[in-house]
Amino acid sequence: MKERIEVMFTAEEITKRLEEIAQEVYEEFGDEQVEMVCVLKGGVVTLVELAKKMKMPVTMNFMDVSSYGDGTESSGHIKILRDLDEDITGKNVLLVEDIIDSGRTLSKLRTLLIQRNPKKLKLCTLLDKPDRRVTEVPVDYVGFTIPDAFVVGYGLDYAQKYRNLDYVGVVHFEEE
Ligand SMILES: O=P(O)(O)OC[C@H]1O[C@H](OP(=O)(O)OP(=O)(O)O)[C@H](O)[C@@H]1O
Ligand SMILES: Nc1nc2[nH]cnc2c(=O)[nH]1
Repeated sequence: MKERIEVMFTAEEITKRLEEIAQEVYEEFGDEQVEMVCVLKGGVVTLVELAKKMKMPVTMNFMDVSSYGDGTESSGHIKILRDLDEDITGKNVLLVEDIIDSGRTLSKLRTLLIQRNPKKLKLCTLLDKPDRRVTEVPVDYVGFTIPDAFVVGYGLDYAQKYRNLDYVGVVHFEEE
């Protein structure tokens, strides 16, 4: 099987949307420092590209989680593989994801980070697939709402490939 990628959002469209989100984040936090937290690995590209557009001082921190599941769907439990190396108590935190699917990962992370008493916690995702939602989670900044298709690029992978694409596309599997 060969993979063909059909463009869903171009690099230019994503850049423009992230500029708009950076402006919305500025309207929320003003010149106060924001701790940007990324969920590895998929969130890395969005975090870096959004960080470059932010007008206030920002820091970057990284978490890695895995969900216990059957390999195709995330379960209700997450295991922290890598935790933040800074205390977020009293800080402005912006949690950045590449995609929300069932909502389980972000919902669990939100609960976990709220327990650490940040001053404010806001959630951002590049892509949202609301049709797949199992657990509701309030997301503050959504890049694009998409239908239930398997997408890659801009941090999102298929078998660990395509994270480096500067666009988002749908994967089609074709006979060679
Ligand atoms: O809403 P959910 O159903 O919980 O799914 C969303 C999660 O799945 C993806 O991560 P993945 O586990 O594929 O890891 P990766 O970012 O390292 O590719 C994505 O980056 C989110 O973290
Ligand atoms: N790469 C990738 N990971 C996902 N995790 C949940 N949905 C998706 C998707 O469409 N693409």
